Amino acid sequence: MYRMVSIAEAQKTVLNAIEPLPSISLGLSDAVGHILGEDVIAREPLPPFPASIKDGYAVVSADGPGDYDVAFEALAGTAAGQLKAGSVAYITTGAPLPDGADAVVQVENTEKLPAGPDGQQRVRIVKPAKGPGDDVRALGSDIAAGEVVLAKDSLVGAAEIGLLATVGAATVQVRRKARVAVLSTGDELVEPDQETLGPGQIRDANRFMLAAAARSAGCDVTDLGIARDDPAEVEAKFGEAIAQGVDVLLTSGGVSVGDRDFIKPILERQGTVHFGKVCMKPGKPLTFATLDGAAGSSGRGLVVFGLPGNPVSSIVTFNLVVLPALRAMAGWAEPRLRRVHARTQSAIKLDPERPEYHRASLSWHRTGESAGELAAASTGGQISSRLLSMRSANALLELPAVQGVLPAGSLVSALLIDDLSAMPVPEDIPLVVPSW
Ligand SMILES: Nc1nc2c(c(=O)[nH]1)N[C@H]1C(S)=C(S)[C@@H](COP(=O)(O)OP(=O)(O)OC[C@H]3O[C@@H](n4cnc5c(N)ncnc54)[C@H](O)[C@@H]3O)O[C@H]1N2
Ligand code: MOO
Repeated sequence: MYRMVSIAEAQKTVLNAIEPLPSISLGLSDAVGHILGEDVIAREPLPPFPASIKDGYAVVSADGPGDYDVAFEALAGTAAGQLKAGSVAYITTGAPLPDGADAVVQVENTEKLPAGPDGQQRVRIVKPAKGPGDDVRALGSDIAAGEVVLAKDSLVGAAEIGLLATVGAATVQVRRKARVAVLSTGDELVEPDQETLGPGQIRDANRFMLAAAARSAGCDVTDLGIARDDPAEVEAKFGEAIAQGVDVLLTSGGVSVGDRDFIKPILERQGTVHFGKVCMKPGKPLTFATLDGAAGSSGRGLVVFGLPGNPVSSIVTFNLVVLPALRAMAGWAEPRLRRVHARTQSAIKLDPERPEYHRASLSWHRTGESAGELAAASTGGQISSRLLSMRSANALLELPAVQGVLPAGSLVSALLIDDLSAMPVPEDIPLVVPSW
């Protein structure tokens, strides 16, 4: 009954159907992982005063080498004093340069002299300042007043939090992230803490996996538990999701063509099913619907992804379709997975009918003196029930629907599903010391 759409069409349909969520005001510590809803502008210059780069002596650079009285101490966190030519001031890193001084001589370039009879501290400037500005951070040299330190639509990470704090943006406008509910469906499912499995039972993996994946994308997750293969129970769970005002509902299981697969018919009754079959392996029965009448707290209706029950199918479709949707809702300008190229380490049998997303572990591989390239190690058997094929996978190889075997050593495109900073280290990559 459903037309089989391509993965590209499925992704486009989803991204066309959703809108970025509105901006909210968050305390700066909570903004990490969010997209900024406004430009953040520095009100003052940084440093807000000419500041010493070194521990040493503030000097009038024209005075040059020689023995000097230490007139006073200029410490970080105090107001700038007034220095007269012919004397110096002891200064600490970050302290305001005294008025009248124009440079700093680091302590290593000086010699402490015995104090005078009146207790006056004295110092010998052995190696003088090269000129005005030496070892001084000029006012506004790190950040100018009025400078845009963070642009609207940029992603906030730890360094950006530091910048927000620096410019005194204690609260900031950011895009809200989707609130997600997860629901597993199936009579066979029991909770993970069930020690002994009864006849026909398996433990629910998808709900926990999908909740973790949504949380990793920074979403708040509501756990709707397990619904039996009973339309009334499934509908009641949908009602719960709507009542809780979530933006996105992720179901798993019950989207295939069996007469106990209730998800699609319920979605048809309650809203619009945009597609119910995608030409991809795994994940063919992936279903996408919007329930327009079901206004959540955002008043935007509910977006529903009916993910296939096979665990690998559910997590692969999450990565390929749901994650870009969550990112787009969170305001990402380019929400799709990042593509790289990698060379296969072993021969891979292709599926003649559906493009396959072969789970692989990418690592860096060098050949001889060359710069090297990403190598893709298959995670083994790819049947969509075998969740071990996702273990330690950091990429999905995009394999074409062709009859035959792809030989080892083929260059393929791969979509990143994990952070390459944690990729395996199969060989020691030496430090490169550039020479020219
Ligand atoms: N006649 C056909 N049958 C099937 C087709 C088809 O085209 N024609 N497609 C197959 C494909 S491809 C997939 S993928 C599955 C998807 O089926 P459902 O989404 O309806 O999922 P279920 O039948 O409920 O379950 C499939 C499989 O996964 C296990 N499962 C389900 N939920 C969980 C969970 N939360 N945690 C762990 N494991 C789960 C379930 O026990 C089944 O083994 O349909 C094929 N059939
Ligand atoms: O879509 Mo299914 O995931 O091929 O087993």
